[in-house]
Amino acid sequence: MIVNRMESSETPAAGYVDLQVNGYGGVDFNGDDLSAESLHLACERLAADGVAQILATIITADVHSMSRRLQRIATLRGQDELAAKIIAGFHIEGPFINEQPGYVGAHPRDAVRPAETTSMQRLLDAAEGLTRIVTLAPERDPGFHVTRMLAEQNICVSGGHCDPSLDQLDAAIDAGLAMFTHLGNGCPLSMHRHDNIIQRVLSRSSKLWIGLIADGVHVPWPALGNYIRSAGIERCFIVTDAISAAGLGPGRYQLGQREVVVDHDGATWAADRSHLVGSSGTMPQVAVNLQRHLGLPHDAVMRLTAATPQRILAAC
Ligand SMILES: CC(=O)N[C@@H]1[C@@H](O)[C@H](O)[C@@H](COP(=O)(O)O)O[C@@H]1O
Repeated sequence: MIVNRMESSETPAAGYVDLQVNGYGGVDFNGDDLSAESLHLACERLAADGVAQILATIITADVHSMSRRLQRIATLRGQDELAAKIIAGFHIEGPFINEQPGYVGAHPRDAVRPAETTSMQRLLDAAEGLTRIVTLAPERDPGFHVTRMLAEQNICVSGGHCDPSLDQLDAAIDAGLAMFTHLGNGCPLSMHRHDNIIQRVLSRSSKLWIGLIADGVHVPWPALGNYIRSAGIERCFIVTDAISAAGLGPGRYQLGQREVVVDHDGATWAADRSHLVGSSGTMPQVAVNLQRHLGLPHDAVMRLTAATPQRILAAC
């Protein structure tokens, strides 16, 4: 069961750092009509929840729409002191991901495409130098050209929504891959019992930062605990992957063009209930859940939700 209210967890002194936030407090960062007021409101709510910094996350759409959304947030951020403080930059998730069912997850399949540097540069330009993480599928980045291009600019390249072989994963790491996005999600419900993306990534955890969604819905608690233990807590960090529903109750919300249904337990379903779409959780709820369900001590929770993501931000 998810904690939907703030309980006893102490907010870290320097604040939570959330590297994957698609929206918050009723505001959708992937919407086309984002206003200065709504961006400010989302940042106020994040600050009220003890979040010091986020990466605003723009997910797969056609490159033109993604660019417009990045540009809009970059412009509004530049005009708003609080937004400039809270939004440390962007996490661009897609469109260069694996289009196969399961791996594509909640992303619109028709907008997914192989990685190429021209479109990547267009997105980076729209983001006005604020891109800090790009999630892509290594096996959809021919010659790892985009991975190298990003790594050379000190932008963190993260595998996600992908199924590289171990050889491809190793080659991508050599080219600059440094992270993996929401391990355990963005992959099919059924996979080979030994040779699968989760096992491959865990076997390379000494070389990758590993992001995890800790809402109790995306990854069941026993599996989440196993992933953290296997990778080593020092390699892991927690994201909310929050959408506009974050911090609000059950109901119907938007993520870009799509409708998301939020249940009473906080689970965020696509309208047809075929898959999850982001999370309605907040960092304070995550912190309580990690203590309650995984029995993690306060300092371990702070490491996962504040210190490690802060360290990653400082490096990219
Ligand atoms: C904003 C958003 O959509 N975030 C991801 C999504 O990309 C992924 O597809 C989904 C389901 O993953 P799963 O069905 O593989 O568990 O997890 C998260 O909700």
